[in-house]
Amino acid sequence: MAKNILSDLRQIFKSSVSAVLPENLIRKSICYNCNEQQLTIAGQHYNLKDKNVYVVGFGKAVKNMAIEVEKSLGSKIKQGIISIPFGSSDYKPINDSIAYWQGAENNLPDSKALETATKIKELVTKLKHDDFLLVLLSGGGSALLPLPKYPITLDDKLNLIKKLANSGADIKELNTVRKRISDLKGGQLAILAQPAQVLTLILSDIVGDPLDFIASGPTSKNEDHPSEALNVIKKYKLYKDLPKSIRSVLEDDNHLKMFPLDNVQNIIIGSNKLSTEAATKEAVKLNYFPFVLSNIVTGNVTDLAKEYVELVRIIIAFKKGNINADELKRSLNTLAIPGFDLNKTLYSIDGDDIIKTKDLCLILGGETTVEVKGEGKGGRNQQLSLEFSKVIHDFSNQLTNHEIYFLSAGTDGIDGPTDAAGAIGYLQLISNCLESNIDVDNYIENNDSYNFYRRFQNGELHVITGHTDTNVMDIHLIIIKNKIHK
Ligand SMILES: Nc1ncnc2c1ncn2[C@@H]1O[C@H](COP(=O)(O)OP(=O)(O)OP(=O)(O)O)[C@@H](O)[C@H]1O
Ligand SMILES: O=C(O)[C@H](O)CO
Repeated sequence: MAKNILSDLRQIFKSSVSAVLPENLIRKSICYNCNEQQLTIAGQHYNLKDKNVYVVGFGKAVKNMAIEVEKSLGSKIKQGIISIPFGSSDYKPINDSIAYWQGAENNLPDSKALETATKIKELVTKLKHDDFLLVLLSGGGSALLPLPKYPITLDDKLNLIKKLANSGADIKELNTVRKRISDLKGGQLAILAQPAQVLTLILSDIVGDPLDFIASGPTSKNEDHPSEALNVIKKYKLYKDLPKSIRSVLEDDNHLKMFPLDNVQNIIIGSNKLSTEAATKEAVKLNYFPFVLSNIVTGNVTDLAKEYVELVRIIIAFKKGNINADELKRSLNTLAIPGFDLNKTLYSIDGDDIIKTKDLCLILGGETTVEVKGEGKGGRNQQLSLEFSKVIHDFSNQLTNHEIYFLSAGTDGIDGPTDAAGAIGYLQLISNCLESNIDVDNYIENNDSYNFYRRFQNGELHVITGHTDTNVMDIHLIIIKNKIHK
């Protein structure tokens, strides 16, 4: 294994996370003038004179967003409630106006998060005309704001969402259902906060940054058709086993309320794009030529692993002179990677030559899905790195003279219900396993990627960062390095 490439990959990933640290994003986007009591965000001014300011927040990144807001607005904040992941690092509040509550262990809603969601509901429900509600949102917000609609219990809801996720439902499908069975999601928090003015600052962790889906859009108008949630449940064949409580809520179409569009504003302050931009800069520092190929990668990890390997094969065929520039472009166009855009980059620079001569770092961002069929422990990033290694192994003899490494990791530092952010795969991983009699197929089929990476080479390929306190989806890095012959 090339230790220098492993450390380069970790460093590039680290820089992509640092760029989206919430405290930096808040510092960059808000400005409060105490004398005038004027808040400026994204060029808009909010007069807070004669207003009481309340802050609520939920998500993996909101702790440091809230701390920064506290530093900026100080005693102007009358009260705040922030719902943060279990295991978040300790923090001593600047003053006592904001309370931080931990919950949702392993990113699953629990009674602690439910208690906090109840407190948030009570707070926003009492707001009046001269109140100003600042909402801080980030990925993981759905699990940290669980308040199932009566008579649904938390267990009913948890079971359904788990089954949907394990059947391969993507985040938009999950949140389509969450919005309908919750008391605060799907715009209902903003509705309950009326007549107060509502301003929401968002760190996006969904491809394309759709306001009404991030953390299940508690302050965005729910534009879904009323039957959409049931359609998702039927698509994954879960309707038959649906508890009566959920059925009764979903089949009741008496839930639609007017959304106070004029009194609510949602602003995105950070997203995956900032992360891939930072990865680009770091890759350059480390002497790679970077190409950002997409910020909207989605799809099943098994299919994506094949597309990524095909991408590598095409590039290496070109590097070796087996295909010409036209064939390169034509072949790249056949790849099914959402948002994939190498051709555009190639036309704008002297790309052909660069591809031939430089060590490349291909950078992608997004969020994949796994159809979990096994009983093992893992996450989509660890599974993807392992599956990439398996697929690329079959082409080893075509890819000689190059070092190929692949890192996939979640910017939140937590991949599925594990304590790893992700993992690294590489061209010879499977050969090395065969030499050591390790049955990789078994780990892949049992969705046990976490245990594979924990045991293999003493965990050297595991990417473990702990909670990063931010979340802008996942980063995928492919390194193609020309081998130096001694
Ligand atoms: N054993 C496993 N192997 C592979 N993937 C798994 C396994 N167990 C769960 N998953 C996948 O992990 C995903 C959940 O991951 P995670 O907890 O990181 O959620 P998330 O989507 O990042 O949450 P959020 O968007 O709230 O941050 C699900 O898509 C699920 O399919
Ligand atoms: O919390 C959630 O719903 C997901 O992280 C997507 O925003």
